[in-house]
Amino acid sequence: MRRCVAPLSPLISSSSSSSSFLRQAPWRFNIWESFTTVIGNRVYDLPVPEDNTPFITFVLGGPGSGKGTQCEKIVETFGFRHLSAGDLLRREIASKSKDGSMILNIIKDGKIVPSEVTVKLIQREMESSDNHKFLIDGFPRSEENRIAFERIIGAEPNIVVFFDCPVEEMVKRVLNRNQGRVDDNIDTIRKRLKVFEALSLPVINYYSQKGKLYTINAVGTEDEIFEQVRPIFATLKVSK
Ligand SMILES: Nc1ncnc2c1ncn2[C@@H]1O[C@H](COP(=O)(O)OP(=O)(O)OP(=O)(O)O)[C@@H](O)[C@H]1O
Ligand SMILES: Nc1ccn([C@H]2C[C@H](O)[C@@H](COP(=O)(O)O)O2)c(=O)n1
Ligand SMILES: [Mg+2]
Repeated sequence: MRRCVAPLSPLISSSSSSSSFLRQAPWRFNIWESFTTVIGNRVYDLPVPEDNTPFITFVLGGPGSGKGTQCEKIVETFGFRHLSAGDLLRREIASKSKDGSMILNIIKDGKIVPSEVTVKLIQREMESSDNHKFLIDGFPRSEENRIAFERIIGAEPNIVVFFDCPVEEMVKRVLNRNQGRVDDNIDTIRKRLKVFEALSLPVINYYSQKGKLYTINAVGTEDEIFEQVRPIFATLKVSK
């Protein structure tokens, strides 16, 4: 049976409706030895890595869905290394590297930076980390990102966590964020939402069909949302 993520278009073009747009079924992991646990009323098979190979979690969701906020909590509670693709790109801009002005223009325009640039930044962080448990936040944003990661890093994520948030809530959060980001304005947000629908939802569908996706209802307080996230990581047997 195919599991698909419904498009956002009615939500992007009008400001009136909200949605929870992922339908899903229990997951299966084929690569790792697995054990069974229950989250909510569903039975999940969770991966159990047998050695210190990297444990990669992709953290996905629309702009302002709360990825960064929840990643901080996962880091505090479960000791992962948090790599935000957006933060790595903003660091390149701030350091005035050769790609800095190209990255700035793309981010201002709500588009996606060439995959090779972003993957190389992630690769550098992964290779210099002594922590092998990674939360890769805001990546992959497109099929091109995903394929470039597989090609350059030579790995796939063990699990993918998707923060499913209504458009109105995402817009409200971004406009209230107050961190001086060049993309936190209504024009850029509209563009980012279109990019999310056109390029990122297919990636989320891809991982849903591969049985790697955990969908979190991203509406509620930060603590309420973390109570949905916690059991995913609490049941993983990953060495520190
Ligand atoms: N559950 C929540 N309820 C209300 N506000 C929240 C919640 N979670 C996060 N926020 C706030 O919403 C804003 C966006 O959150 P955050 O930066 O974590 O989102 P994000 O998914 O990382 O967004 P982006 O993709 O733009 O980086 C922040 O100001 C954050 O404090
Ligand atoms: N894989 C990625 C991640 C981010 N970007 C660019 C475009 C985004 O709008 C911007 C901010 O990212 P965020 O902090 O919201 O995760 O960074 C990209 O091009 N590719
Ligand atoms: Mg973020």
